[in-house]
Amino acid sequence: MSRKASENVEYTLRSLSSLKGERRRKQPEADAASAAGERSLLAAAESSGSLQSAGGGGGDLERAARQQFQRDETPAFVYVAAVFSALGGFLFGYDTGVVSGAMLLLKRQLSLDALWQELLVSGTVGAAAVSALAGGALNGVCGRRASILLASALCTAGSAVLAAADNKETLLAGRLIVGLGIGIASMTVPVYIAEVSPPDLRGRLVTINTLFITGGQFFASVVDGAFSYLQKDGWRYMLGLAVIPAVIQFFGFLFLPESPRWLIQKGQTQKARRILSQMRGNQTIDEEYDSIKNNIEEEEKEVGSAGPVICRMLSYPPTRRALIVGCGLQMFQQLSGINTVMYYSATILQMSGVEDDRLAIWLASVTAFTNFIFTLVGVWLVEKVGRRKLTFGSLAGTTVALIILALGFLLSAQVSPRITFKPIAPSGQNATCTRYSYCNECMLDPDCGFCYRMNKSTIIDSSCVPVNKASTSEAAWGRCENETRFKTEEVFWAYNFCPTPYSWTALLGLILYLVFFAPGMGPMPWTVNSEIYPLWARSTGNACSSGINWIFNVLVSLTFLHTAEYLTYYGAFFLYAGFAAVGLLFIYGCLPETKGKKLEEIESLFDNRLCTCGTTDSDEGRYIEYIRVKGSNYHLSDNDASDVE
Ligand SMILES: O[C@H]1[C@H](O)[C@@H](O)[C@H](O)[C@@H](O)[C@H]1O
Repeated sequence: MSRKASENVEYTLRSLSSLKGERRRKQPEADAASAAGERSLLAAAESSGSLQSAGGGGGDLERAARQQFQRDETPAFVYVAAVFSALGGFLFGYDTGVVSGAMLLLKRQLSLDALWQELLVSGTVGAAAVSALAGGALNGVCGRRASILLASALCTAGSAVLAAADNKETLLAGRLIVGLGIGIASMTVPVYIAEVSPPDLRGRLVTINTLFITGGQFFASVVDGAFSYLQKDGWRYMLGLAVIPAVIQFFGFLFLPESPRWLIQKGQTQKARRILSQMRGNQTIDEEYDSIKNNIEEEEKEVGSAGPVICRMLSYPPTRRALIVGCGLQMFQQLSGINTVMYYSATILQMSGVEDDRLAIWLASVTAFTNFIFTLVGVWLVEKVGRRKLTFGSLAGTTVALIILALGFLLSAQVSPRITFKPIAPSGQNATCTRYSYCNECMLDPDCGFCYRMNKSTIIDSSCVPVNKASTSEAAWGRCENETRFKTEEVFWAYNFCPTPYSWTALLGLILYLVFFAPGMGPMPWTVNSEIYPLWARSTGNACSSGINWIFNVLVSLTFLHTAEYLTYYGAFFLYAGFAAVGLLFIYGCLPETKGKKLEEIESLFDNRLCTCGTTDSDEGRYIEYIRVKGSNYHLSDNDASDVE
């Protein structure tokens, strides 16, 4: 043992157990701070020297230590690291959000057909799925910092390619590169933040990443609105602006450190100690450091280190259960339809009667703003109510909102205007649209639109005709053929919506959906995944669950319009409500509470059979406080000489 005994003053001040949780209730802050208690009191001994001046009296010693305990602050460094990493979340939100507005301009300028539009939108999400899955190995081998640097470099390069592109092939290349970047970022950033945060702040700091995702989506919607007035090349600015946060993140990360946990795992213990000290400021790191190190050693003994990590994870029950919970959460997040709401909000808003394209785009940023603001509510709630209750409550509300959304569409469909006028298609023109009898059927066919006149508040002379492929704001032929004739001939054109008096219910459902979804189901799958795996399985676990998130994102958003075509809009939303209800059962049965626990303690939550999480936690109401005070924050131990610099 090389730890200098003379420098170490180790006191155990108190060990209290089974205080029946009363004190916890009186002092909610103490709950979160209990994990940091040991570090805090230790720091009292180091920094103020108050232990010596306390005259040796146990009471004074305790008082001094307690005063320090209250003064403990998390250094700004941790926040800086969290914010720079969360720029990866911003890029995720921006790049997935901005494309809808960019596409409106791009499809005209480059005459893109439906297939190319789909490729450009989903290419990024598909590439993100691939790189998120591969990011596990990258994280394990090269570390979190290198992975984040690579992600921001890819986003920078991809956005530059997009801004300079002059044909659709180059655009696709740019979208794929950006996708590779955001996929890596999506799985690495939550892990990095969780690993550098103190336990009592971890949930909040990881949730900031999702706040940045939704912030990126909101910012993208504003940029889309602003540049939509620039018909020529507006899309270059929309897609290229992502260079700025990507470059900031890249340079920021040149100065930010590697995750201390990854360094310990790789045997670079001196460096890890130094970084951990920096991250914890005046708090001691001995206990945290020892616990990480012991944990790694125990894990190696228990699980071994032979074979691919994913096989070891699947054959070891606690990590297998954690993986099911992590992937399940991400799957249900997407199956509850968030990205149909995010990507198609302009369409849904048009369905609720907003006829003007531009107004719909601006209103879509109101939806994105709602998502952003209510994610902030999640940041605030996560350490107060905990992950389990927040996720469950959020999904329960989301299910109700989906039912309201579906009922809104159902009501609108039932009063759907009849088609009273069947014009004859000019020769050589598609006549499918003219066969529909109700506006509702016409609206669900992406090739058709509804053309009508109004007599006071009654719809008259209504027809269903093909849409102009180059601009959905007019018909291919007939009365609604020319936008400028609408006013003089007093005709109205409805593409993607039917004029009905019940459309406000869909709008209400949409807002309610985001109010409930954003604080819990939006951020918690990412937060929980960053904490439930032991260190050896963390990169792989997060890679799998992020991959699942992106795969289901692609599946749900790509199939939305087809699902709506086959099942109608209300059918599609009832379907998502059904998925959300199954998700509720899953969360109730399988999601344990990880709030306030050290990352190293969380593995034990998965020792029991899956689906026993709804039963009461036997530790509830039990309060253990022990305080160890040491004299030094930084040691060179015999075992730790592996990477002395
Ligand atoms: O957590 C995020 C967030 O809720 C976003 O709004 C959504 O677009 C993403 O797919 C999701 O993973």
